[in-house]
Amino acid sequence: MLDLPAPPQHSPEFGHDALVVCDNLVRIYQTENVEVQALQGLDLLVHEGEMVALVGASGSGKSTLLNVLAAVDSPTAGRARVAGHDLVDMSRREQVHYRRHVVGFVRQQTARNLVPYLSARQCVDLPLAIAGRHRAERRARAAELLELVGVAHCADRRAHEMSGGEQQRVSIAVALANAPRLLLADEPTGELDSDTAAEVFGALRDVNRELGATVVVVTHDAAVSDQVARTVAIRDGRTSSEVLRSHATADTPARAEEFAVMDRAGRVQLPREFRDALELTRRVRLALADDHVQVRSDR
Ligand SMILES: Nc1ncnc2c1ncn2[C@@H]1O[C@H](COP(=O)(O)OP(=O)(O)OP(=O)(O)O)[C@@H](O)[C@H]1O
Repeated sequence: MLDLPAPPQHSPEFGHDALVVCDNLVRIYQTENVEVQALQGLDLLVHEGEMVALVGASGSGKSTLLNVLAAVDSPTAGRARVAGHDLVDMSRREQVHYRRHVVGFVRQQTARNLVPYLSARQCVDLPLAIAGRHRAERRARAAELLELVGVAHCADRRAHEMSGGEQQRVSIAVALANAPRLLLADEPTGELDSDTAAEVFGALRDVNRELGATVVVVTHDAAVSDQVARTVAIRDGRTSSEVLRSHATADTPARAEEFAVMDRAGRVQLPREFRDALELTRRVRLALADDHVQVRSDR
């Protein structure tokens, strides 16, 4: 009998089971001979039903990432996929379909999210009408969504007749009108005081919990990011660390643990305070122990 070699084992594709896949994503802006690398090989996976907060210093690339995921900007290199849609090679027509049906987007500037001369109900109705939904279905959907985010009382008010927090909650309802697979929010509480911010953030958590919507929210607000199960920190256009939190149960207290992110080539960024403490510079010694890897100075 012939002893045939075993067929090669194919490991599943990176992020094959994730809703959002960013693989080595690069976005370079070219302005008057100056090149800005806003995303420098960013990897990120988000699974269906997750709620993820993105944090990072100003200029770290958070908005660029959100714009790529919303298909309002195109990456320079790398791979970006949302719900099976390839965001790198997308025709204009696919982009329009994608923006209408696959993602919802809530912006920081409350005034940019709503049409000023339409009531809240009409604002939610608009994307449904464009999608060709029947009148009765649209009416029911608008009422359901406004109720869910706690602004049913604003149904007949226009933007200037609502508070900033109410406007942002209506904006969430508008973004959810066509049941997108992914809800993106870029600093949705940035213009609000802390109490109102907590209400708007509560609405995002409700839509995540009750509708099962997958939510990616950019925030500067630690009080906001501390409430989600997963916070991803972006530094210099890359994901640098993640905090995972578990809720308290009857037997275990709530926990938050910070992890460094290792990229697919095995690179990990050592925090500056670790490098400074041991004066780690260009070369380090690595050693494999039973259950961990040691990093030591070369001296
Ligand atoms: N359209 C553009 N043209 C040129 N450079 C840009 C453009 N958009 C963003 N950048 C640059 O890319 C980098 C990342 O910007 P980005 O807005 O993504 O950061 P951010 O983390 O969202 O910052 P912030 O928290 O201040 O909104 C910055 O250096 C920014 O100046």
